[in-house]
This record gives sequence, structure tokens and C-alpha cells, in this order.
Amino acid sequence: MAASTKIKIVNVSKKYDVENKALLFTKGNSAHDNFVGRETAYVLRNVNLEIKEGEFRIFLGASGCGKTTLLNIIAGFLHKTDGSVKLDDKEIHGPGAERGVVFQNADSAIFPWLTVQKNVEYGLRMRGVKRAERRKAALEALDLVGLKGHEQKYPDELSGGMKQRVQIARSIAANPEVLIMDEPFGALDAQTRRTLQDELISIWKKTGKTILFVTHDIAEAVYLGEKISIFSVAPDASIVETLDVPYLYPRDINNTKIGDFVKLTTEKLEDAIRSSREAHRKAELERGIRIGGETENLNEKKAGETPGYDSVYTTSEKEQRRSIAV
Ligand SMILES: Nc1ncnc2c1ncn2[C@@H]1O[C@H](COP(=O)(O)OP(=O)(O)OP(=O)(O)O)[C@@H](O)[C@H]1O
Repeated sequence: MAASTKIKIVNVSKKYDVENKALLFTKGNSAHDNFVGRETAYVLRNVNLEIKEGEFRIFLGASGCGKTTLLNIIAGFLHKTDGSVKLDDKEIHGPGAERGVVFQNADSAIFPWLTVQKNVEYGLRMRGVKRAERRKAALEALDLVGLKGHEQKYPDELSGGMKQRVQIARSIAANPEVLIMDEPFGALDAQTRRTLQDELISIWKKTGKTILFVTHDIAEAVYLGEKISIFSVAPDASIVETLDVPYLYPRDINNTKIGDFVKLTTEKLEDAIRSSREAHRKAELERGIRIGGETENLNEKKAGETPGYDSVYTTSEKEQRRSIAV
């Protein structure tokens, strides 16, 4: 039987109130000096997306294209400016227990004064779940993320990877239908990252949850995702292409075919960045204005480099990418 639609996003747009934000800029600061009054720029414009129940969906895009903005709209933390976001055919108007969120920075998401177990129980306690029941849910979730035996520790006794596991366990204990993950492994070392990627796949397989996952790391996207949605750049960013990743789990990132798929995804992302930047430039030229100071000249880029490259990858990711695929 075909999976049902879990999340449906139709023509979602978002603009921030940059006019008020600009008042915060200090004079002499380049953001202030270059501000030319485009207070109504849309970060996201007409985003369309359909996610099936139980799907593992990746969001990939240049820094600042609006991935976090979209996740926050789906999580219910932010209001959209236009469009519709439905979960199980019902419009989302705010946060809900059926959506669990995992942020990149575990330090700011978990409470240092609570033990691991109390941190994981926290959301359930807020919902009035009885002690024995929340204890059971917390212990099961901690077992699932490999933290059995660490229940009574405090966050400052844990490594970065363990803290991230606590955050994931806290989401899972609340038993959400959708896990919304914003670069959850971005701050971790390569080894821990790989271990947590494998654990996440195993949790996804065991629980059947729908997962939305933002990453900058193309190899991670291909290793984890069933589908990869690629964003153009802001302003007016949207999802320009969605790739199906046609490989069974567990995937071997050193496999040549998967390496070729990483390369293909990289090219698609670079194309999306290049063509949306060209479209912005054309539109700016047509309006006869220069936005944000110096307009970057595409032709001045070094041979072999693609516009947006530096904003998408960190140095180590660039090296990893070269060694993996390009
Ligand atoms: N509260 C806000 N007010 C004004 N502009 C904002 C606000 N939050 C985000 N933005 C702008 O919206 C754009 C998209 O931000 P967002 O954090 O969604 O991008 P992102 O794709 O997640 O970036 P990254 O990959 O670097 O985390 C950026 O230009 C950002 O400066």
C-alpha cells in the first residue's frame, strides 16, 4: 500500500521584518551602511513540498537559503507569510506534540542542572505524564540512542555526541510522528557523526517516524536520505529539485555508485546556486540597483570554483568532498 501524505506544503513564502531589524544595526557597521531599504525581501518564496509518512527527507542548500526558516515553520515556531502547511491534512498553526525538534547545538537545548534521565523526561513532565510512565519512556529512549547506564549523569559529564543523543532521546521519548532535525550532527567529529548517523537510521527503521533533516554535508545527505530536496538561494529561495536516492540501507559511502551519486547531488546543488544567483543578478540589473554593497562578478571566480561553493562547504567538507567524489 502506498504511504499516505504526512506533510504537504503549498506555495509557502516567508519574509522577515527586516525594516525593524535594520534599526538594530549600528551606524558604521557594513550591514547598516549597505542597507538599501529592501525591507520586504522574501527569504522563501512559493515552496512546494509533499512528504510521505515514514519518509526520510533531506533539505540541502547554501547557507542562508532558508532551510531553518522552513523547518521552524513546519515545527510551528514561526509563522509563514503566505501559503499552507498541513500535517495529516490539518493546517499547522503552532507547535504540537506530534512534531519533535532536534537542534544543532545540544548545549543550548538540554538543561545542565538536570540529569540525563530528567532531561529526557522533561517534555513528558510538562505534558503532565505520570512519573512511572515518563520514566519508562525515558529509559526506552535512552536505550535506543545507546545511553543506557548514563541516566544519572549531568550534561557536563557527557561528550558532545552523548549530549546530542540526549536531545534525540528527549524527542523520541515524547513519541512524535515527525522528527525535525536541524543539522543535528554538524558540530560533531567525523567518527561520532558516523556512529550517530548509523544510530539514526536504525531508530528510523525501528520506529517508522517521518524525518526531516537539514545538512550542509552532501555525503551525509546521500548516506541518510531517501529523498534530497535542493534549495535555490535567498531571496526568493524555494525547493528547485528533489532527488530520489536509489540505494538500500546500510549504504557504503565508499561504493563507486554512491560516490557518483554524491557527485551528481553536488552538481545539482551547484547548478541551483549558480542559476538562482544569476537570476537575482539579472533582476537587480533590471531594477538598476545594487543590493548589499559590492555585487559579486561571476566571471571573477577562480577556474573550477562555483559561486556559492564557499558558503555551502566548510574547508574540511570541501576536502572530504574532493576525496569522495570530485
Ligand atoms: N529573525 C530574523 N529576522 C530577519 N532575518 C532573518 C531572521 N532569521 C533568519 N533571517 C534571515 O533569513 C535567511 C535564511 O535564514 P535561515 O537560518 O533560515 O537559513 P539556513 O539556510 O538555515 O542557513 P544556515 O545553513 O547557515 O543555517 C538569512 O538571510 C537570515 O539572515
